[in-house]
Amino acid sequence: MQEFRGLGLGAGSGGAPGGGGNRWRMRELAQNEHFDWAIFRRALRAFVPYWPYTIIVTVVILAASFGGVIPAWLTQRIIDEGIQKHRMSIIVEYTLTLILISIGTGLLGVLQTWLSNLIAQNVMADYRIALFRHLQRQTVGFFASRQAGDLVSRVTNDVTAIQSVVTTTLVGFVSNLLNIAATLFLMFSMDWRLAVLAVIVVPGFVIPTQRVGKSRQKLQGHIQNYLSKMTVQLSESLGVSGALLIRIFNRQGAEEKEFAESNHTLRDLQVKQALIGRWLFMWLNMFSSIGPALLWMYGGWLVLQNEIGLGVIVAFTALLSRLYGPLSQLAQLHVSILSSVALFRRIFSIMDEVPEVQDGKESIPDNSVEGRLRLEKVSFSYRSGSEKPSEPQAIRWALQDIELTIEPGETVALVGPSGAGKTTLLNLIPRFSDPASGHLYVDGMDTRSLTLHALRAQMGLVPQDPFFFHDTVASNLRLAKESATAEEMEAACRAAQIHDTINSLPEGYDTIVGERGYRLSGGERQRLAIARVLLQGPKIVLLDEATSALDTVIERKIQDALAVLLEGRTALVIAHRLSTILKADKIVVMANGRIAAIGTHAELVQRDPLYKELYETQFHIEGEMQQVEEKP
Ligand SMILES: Nc1ncnc2c1ncn2[C@@H]1O[C@H](COP(=O)(O)OP(=O)(O)OP(=O)(O)O)[C@@H](O)[C@H]1O
Repeated sequence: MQEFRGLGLGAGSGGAPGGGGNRWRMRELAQNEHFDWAIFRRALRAFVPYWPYTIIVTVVILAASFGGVIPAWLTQRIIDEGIQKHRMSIIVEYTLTLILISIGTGLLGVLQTWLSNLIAQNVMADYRIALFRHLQRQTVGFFASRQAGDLVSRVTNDVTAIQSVVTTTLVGFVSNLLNIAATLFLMFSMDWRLAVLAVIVVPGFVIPTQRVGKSRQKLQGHIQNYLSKMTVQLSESLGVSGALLIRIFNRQGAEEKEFAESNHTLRDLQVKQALIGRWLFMWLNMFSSIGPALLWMYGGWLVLQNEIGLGVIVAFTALLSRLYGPLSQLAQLHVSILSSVALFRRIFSIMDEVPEVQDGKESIPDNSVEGRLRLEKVSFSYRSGSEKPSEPQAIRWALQDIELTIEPGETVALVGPSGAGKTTLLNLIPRFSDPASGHLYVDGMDTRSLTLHALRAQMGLVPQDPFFFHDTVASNLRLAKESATAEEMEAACRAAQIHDTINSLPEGYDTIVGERGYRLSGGERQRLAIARVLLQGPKIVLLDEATSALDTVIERKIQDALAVLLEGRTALVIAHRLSTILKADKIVVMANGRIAAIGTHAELVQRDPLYKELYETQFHIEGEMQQVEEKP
């Protein structure tokens, strides 16, 4: 019964959201997917560059379809012209042709598989590259509001399923249609009465196949959901941060249980899916014997009447399977088209996300900025779906009416209570987000007019918890400057007080630092991040100081590294250390998204109660502790 192959719908994605209302927040897949011509057309566009292959594959399918029915015709000739008439030469001639034809169709089959895979793999690679490129243009906020695993699943699982779209849907459609045409042509040209009889039983195949196809699609949707859910769980729980969280809260058991539950559901769904197919096969097996039986009965009578030869019946029974198989597959084609539509809908929903921050047109000539920063009436809000622009009172401003100028070479310390908007302000400078209103200027140029590449090339960022790729120390440093020589890297690391530590690592600069630079301590990570920015050599430095208390030796090393980093550069520092605010040219006190005061430490302690309070509760104590530690 292999003619009924192709009942698998591939990994199309229709179906209901999976269960489990915990942190997964499952993506709704199209359970009641309707045919969307626009999406289908857009999906087909991806195949346009490969039209020469498409034409060749169509010709190959055409040849294979007609080649596929010839053996039945030859069989009829062998029986009726050769065996019945005792002509050995005919038998030999047709038998040899039969062998050649089957070799030929076999070769065409290989060619067809090669071409259709070539098309599918090309389209898949194009989609993966386009998706990845598109994702690279999204803002940091985009990733903050999505599950990384879900995105990974779209770029991998969903795109991989395109393979089945090509083989099942497109190639399947063409080859089934041509197979049916070729078979019907031969049937009707051999004997129209038997051909009509063969067609009469078609609904017995088509209707149940169609029904089962729908159920399989639904199940496939569920399966796709659970696969996506598993990808999310795996990527979250196998990352260092997730692994830490799970362990500290003793959630291993719960995680294992959740993983096991998804797996068990997946197992059940897949068994169910396989069984649905089996029931159908059973029915088709039963039904497939009815067609030949009718043929033998009526055909036998025609033979006895000397109206047809015995070979015609034999040829017809061979042709039956070439008719019913493709017909069943065509009958459920709409299901695989709908699955493909659901799949492409998921892919396109990501492609259609317009990056919040767009590239400007102007570009800064290399290293030409002096580093003057100006923020003019800058307001910013993290938009949430519930907040409508028509209800301004509903908007929660993270920043409001920020006016700030930082002269080249100046260090400005940002201080303020938690949630005051310091990080938000810092993130606006390299345009990780754009303000809702107001303008940011670098050397008098609106940052929105500059290309993101040019703007960010002038800025170095040292975050509170620096990230390092799972790669060598050297490769992580070269992110800042691809062409950096060993000497340059060493000089930057010496200045950042981290060279000796790197040298003591098993393979020095070639040591792999794990995900999030995990083999390094917090202080070392900060210094390595400082070295990275030193290597980059930007005019503007954005720094989110670590909050953790460090011992005096490490603290001194960091202060020394920072002194080199900030020297001669414009710096905006979210300050958590007394030494930093004391060294700053001016201190900006933030509260509730606004600038509450600006001044030097001495001025602010005198006149600003909020700063005084911050100083007394955070910085002053730290200063005292340091003094105590430093006493011999
Ligand atoms: N991605 C986000 N989506 C929605 N709101 C956010 C987001 N990030 C920050 N906020 C909110 O914006 C406000 C300012 O946050 P921000 O992180 O800038 O404060 P902060 O001064 O840096 O605080 P901290 O010192 O604790 O880091 C807070 O009310 C915070 O809850």
